[in-house]
Amino acid sequence: GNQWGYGKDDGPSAWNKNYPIADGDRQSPIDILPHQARHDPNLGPIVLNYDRCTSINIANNGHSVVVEFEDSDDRSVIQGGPLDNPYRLKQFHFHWGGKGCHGSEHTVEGNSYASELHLVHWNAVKFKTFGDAASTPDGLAVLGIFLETGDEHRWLHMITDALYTVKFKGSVTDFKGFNPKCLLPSSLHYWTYLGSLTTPPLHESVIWIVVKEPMIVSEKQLGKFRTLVFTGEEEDERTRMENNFRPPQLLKGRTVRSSN
Ligand SMILES: CCN[C@H]1CN(CCOCC)S(=O)(=O)c2sc(S(N)(=O)=O)cc21
Ligand SMILES: [Zn+2]
Repeated sequence: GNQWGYGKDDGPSAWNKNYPIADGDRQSPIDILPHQARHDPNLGPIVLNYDRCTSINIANNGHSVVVEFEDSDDRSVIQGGPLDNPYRLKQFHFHWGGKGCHGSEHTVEGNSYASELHLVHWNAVKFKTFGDAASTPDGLAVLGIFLETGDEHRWLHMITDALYTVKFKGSVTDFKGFNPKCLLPSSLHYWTYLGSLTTPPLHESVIWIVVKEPMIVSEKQLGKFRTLVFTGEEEDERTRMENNFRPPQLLKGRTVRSSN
């Protein structure tokens, strides 16, 4: 397919060549201004039912590290908040910066976090396939969690200890029995707005739910993500996987709502 990346020539500023929707009216990520977000008392809490979730594998897709889930039934869903239906967990992945730099996609009052976790869910009530949901407005709900550096995260080692097995683009290894609920911060207060995928094909299909409280991870844990490479094992250059984030896009009149 169309080659895109995060480099000088194939990065976010060049994506609109092959994906003109990059200049669309509901693109993501955005800079969130908490004081301009509309507090909406009708926005209930986000409810995660991940107790019977089934992770399958962990993979390097040449853009990020992704953990995929079994999504043939409603065993792991997110609901409530701005969502009219339960949305099924499909995968989660991360975006991060270079050493000492910031790498989140959403920013808050212009401030970036070190990294951002995306838990991708799709509306299996309204759509037959994930692909259909991913290319239709509000077919996806992505839960975004900021990562901030500080103390070691007690459970993140389960991911970082597996990263050496997926160093190269195209590598996939078994990754069973991981429940991402262990990654979530204590409070799930959030901002929500209508946006898009933050990578090509940039479909404007996402209901974004960005959690206010970051998860705390150590610099050492974050450094392990930077041992991945964008390139395949057979390629001679080794391009360190880092700075795989899209910068904030124009709000274009959208409203950001805030749970309490
Ligand atoms: C590298 C491609 N990333 C894509 C892959 N998918 C979309 C296309 O799938 C069609 C079958 S996705 O829906 O899993 C998805 S969610 C996000 S993000 N960063 O906005 O949470 C990016 C992507
Ligand atoms: Zn993402």
